[in-house]
Amino acid sequence: MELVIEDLSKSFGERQVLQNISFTFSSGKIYGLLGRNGAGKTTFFNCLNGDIKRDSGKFYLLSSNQKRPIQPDDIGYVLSTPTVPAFLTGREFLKFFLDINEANISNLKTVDEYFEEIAIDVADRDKLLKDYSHGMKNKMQMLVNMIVCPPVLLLDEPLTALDVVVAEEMKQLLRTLKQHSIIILSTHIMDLALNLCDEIVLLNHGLLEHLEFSDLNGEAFKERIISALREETE
Ligand SMILES: Nc1ncnc2c1ncn2[C@@H]1O[C@H](COP(=O)(O)OP(=O)(O)OP(=O)(O)O)[C@@H](O)[C@H]1O
Repeated sequence: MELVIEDLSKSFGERQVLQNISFTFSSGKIYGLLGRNGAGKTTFFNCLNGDIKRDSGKFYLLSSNQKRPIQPDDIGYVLSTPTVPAFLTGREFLKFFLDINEANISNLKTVDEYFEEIAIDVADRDKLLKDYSHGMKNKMQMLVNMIVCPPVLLLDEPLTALDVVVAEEMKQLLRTLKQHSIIILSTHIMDLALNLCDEIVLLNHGLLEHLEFSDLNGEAFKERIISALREETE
């Protein structure tokens, strides 16, 4: 399966953030989206997810040579600032989510099994989500997106708020999910990108550029990324 993007553009006033982006992402791979602060990574995700209106361009899913438009359920989006319903407990939220999505979940597990997967303590499962830490909210948001295993999974700065143990478990989960999903993950953490991702894509000057992994060692490859992002626009 492929996510095909054609001529995607988005401006805010005078500032053209995305400039006629055309790119194809494939399932079976985790893409690391790197770019400087303000490069437009979140804008790119928001356009794909339909949270903001693009100025032009189209995108669709391609599977066995069949094109189909993207539906809201096709995209899972994990935001860097997690949004979860504050006045539900973790358990209520998860149960509600499982109830309404039951038909789309293969290998349905119990609420407590899911909590175990993301290492939420028994004592925290019946607490209100508003009282969860940032990392715990982040885990809940990652979990619900992973449970339904959408064709496209967008992760904006994930893992940064997670403790090292859970971050490692989430990486493992993402590696298993990539067989069925197209995973695009934005991050400023270069080591995470190099360690987890199969492909590196730079968002620079409004365009996406695929960077070939070469036989450079890790440090030399990092240098190449930094120098590509450092180039001036003018
Ligand atoms: N709603 C908005 N109105 C006006 N300008 C916006 C809006 N959203 C984003 N921008 C501008 O678009 C540009 C890209 O922002 P965006 O948040 O997409 O960058 P980013 O790559 O995610 O940055 P960071 O790595 O710092 O999170 C910035 O110049 C930002 O100020």
